[in-house]
Amino acid sequence: MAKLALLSVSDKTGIVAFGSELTKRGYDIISTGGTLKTLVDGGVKATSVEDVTGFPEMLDGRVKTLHPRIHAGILAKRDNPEHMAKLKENGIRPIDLICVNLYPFKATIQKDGVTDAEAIEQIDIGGPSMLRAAAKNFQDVTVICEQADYAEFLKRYDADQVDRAYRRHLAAKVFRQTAAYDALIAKYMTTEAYPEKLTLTYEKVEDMRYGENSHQTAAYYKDPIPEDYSLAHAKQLHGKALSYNNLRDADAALRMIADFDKPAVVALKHMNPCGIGVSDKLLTAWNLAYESDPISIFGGIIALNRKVDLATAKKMHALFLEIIIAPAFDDDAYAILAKKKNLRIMTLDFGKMNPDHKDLVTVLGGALYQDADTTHETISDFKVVSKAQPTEAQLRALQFGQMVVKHVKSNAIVVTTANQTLGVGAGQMNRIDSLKIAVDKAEDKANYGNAIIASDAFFPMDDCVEYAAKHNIKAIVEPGGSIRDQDSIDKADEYGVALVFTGVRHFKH
Ligand SMILES: NC(=O)c1ncn([C@@H]2O[C@H](COP(=O)(O)O)[C@@H](O)[C@H]2O)c1NC=O
Repeated sequence: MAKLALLSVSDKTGIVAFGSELTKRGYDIISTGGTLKTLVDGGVKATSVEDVTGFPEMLDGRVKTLHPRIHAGILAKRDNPEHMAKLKENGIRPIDLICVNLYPFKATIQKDGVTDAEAIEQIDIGGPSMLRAAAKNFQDVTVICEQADYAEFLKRYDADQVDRAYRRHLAAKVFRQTAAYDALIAKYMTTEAYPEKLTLTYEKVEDMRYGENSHQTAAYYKDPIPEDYSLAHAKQLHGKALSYNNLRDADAALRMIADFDKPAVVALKHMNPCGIGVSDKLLTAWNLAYESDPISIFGGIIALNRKVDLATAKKMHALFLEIIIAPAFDDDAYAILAKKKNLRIMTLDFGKMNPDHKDLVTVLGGALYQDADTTHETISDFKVVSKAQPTEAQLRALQFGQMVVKHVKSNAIVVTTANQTLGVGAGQMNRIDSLKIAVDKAEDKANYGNAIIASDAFFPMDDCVEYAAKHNIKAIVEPGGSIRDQDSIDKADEYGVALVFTGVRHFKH
C-alpha cells in the first residue's frame, strides 16, 4: 500500500511544492481544512481528514485531528503484531509522515491590542498532539515541523537515507519546538514572578566562533519576544561578527548608558566602565570619557546615546576600538568609522531598562533568577550623616558617582566629578584596594580638585574615609548600614569630609 502523509500547517509557505513532491514519490496525502484547500488549489491530490475520521472539524477548529483514527495511525508500532491487528480490525491506515506547523501564538501575542480571547484561540492543541505522537513513534514515523526540513527530507528520501538517526533527529526537534511553544504560552499566562518551574525559552541567533576563550564553544540565543530596550534589537552595520565577550560587554554598556538622559559616552572594558562622560554636547562627553582613562579605552566598547557626528567619529577613529554602538551615525561619521574593517558598528534606539527585567545566571546544578538592579538613587534619597554638608556641586557629583558605581564589579569604588569618571576601582576582594586603585588613577587628572568618591557598598571600617580624606577627597557617598558606620562618620568629621548615605547597596558580583 502507498505510504500515507498527513499535512496540517498554519504557515502554508512551500506546502504545495512539498505535497506535490510527496505525491510524486507515491505518498497519499490527508489534510486539514485550510491546508487541504491550499493543496487542492495548487493542484495536489489530497483527501480531507474529515473523510478519514468520519467526523466534521468542529468547535471552530478546536477539534480536527484529535481522533483515534489519526492518533492510532501515528502511534501504532509497526513491529508489534497486536498494534497492527488493532489498526486492521478498526480499518485504520498507518500514517508514515506528519508535517505540521503550529498556530502562530507568538505572532498573535505580539499584535497591538490583542485580547486574551484571541491569544487563547491561537493555542494549538491538535498540532502539538500529532507532532508529539509522531515524535514518540519516530521508529516508524517521520515528523516534520519546519519548512526548512522539506527539501532535506526529499533529498534524503531519494537517497534512501530517511533512517532511524534522521527520524530521531527530527523527533528531537519536535520536542524542542513544542517545549518552546508551551514555554511561551506559560510565560503569557503566568502571573508569579518566580513560579515552581522556570520554563524560559530562547531562539538561536548563531553559533559563535568560540566562547569566552578560544577553547570554549558557544552559541548566541535571544528572547523570542525581546524587551524593547535590548541587545536583540541592535543592528550590526559593519565589522567582524560579534564575539561572546563583545556581546557581554555591549550588554553591560547598554545597561550603563540607559541611566543617562543627557548626551553620554560610556567606554567599557571587561564589563566595567573605564570612562563615562556626560555633557550637553556629544563631543565633549566623548572627551570626558576618553580622558577618564586613555590607556584602558584601547580595545574598548563605546556606547553613545546620541547620533554620532563627524567630530566625535574622528576622535574614535584614531583609536583601536572593538565596538561602537549608538542610535545612529551621520553619513560622514559612518564613512570614516567604516574605514576600519574589523570595527563593529552597531545601532540601537536607546531607551530605559525595563524596570521589571529579570537576570538569569547559572550556578553548578542550577540557576539564580532575580530582578535586575534598575534603580539608582537621586539627591533626594541622600542622607548627610557628617557634620560637613556637601555643596550643590558635590551633591551632583555624588549622584553621578553612585549612578556609575553600581555598574562596576564589586568591590567597587569610583572617583568622579559631576560628569566624568576619574578613576574606577573594580573587582577587588577588599574595599580599600578598590579605593586605592580608583584614587591612583584619578589623582593626576585636571578635575581631581572637584572629585568625590562613591562606593557600591558600606565601608566596613573607617580606613576608606581616612584614605580618601588624606587624598583630598571632600565628599563621599556610600549606602551605610555597617555596624561600624559611626567610625566612618567620626573619621569624616575628623577630616571635615561630607559623608552621605543612600541606604541602598549596589553589589555587582
Ligand atoms: N484541533 C485540532 O485537532 C487540530 N489539528 C491540527 N490543528 C492545527 O491546524 C492548523 C492547520 O489548519 P488548517 O489546515 O485548517 O489551516 C495547523 O497549525 C495544525 O497544528 C488543529 N488545531 C488546533 O488545535
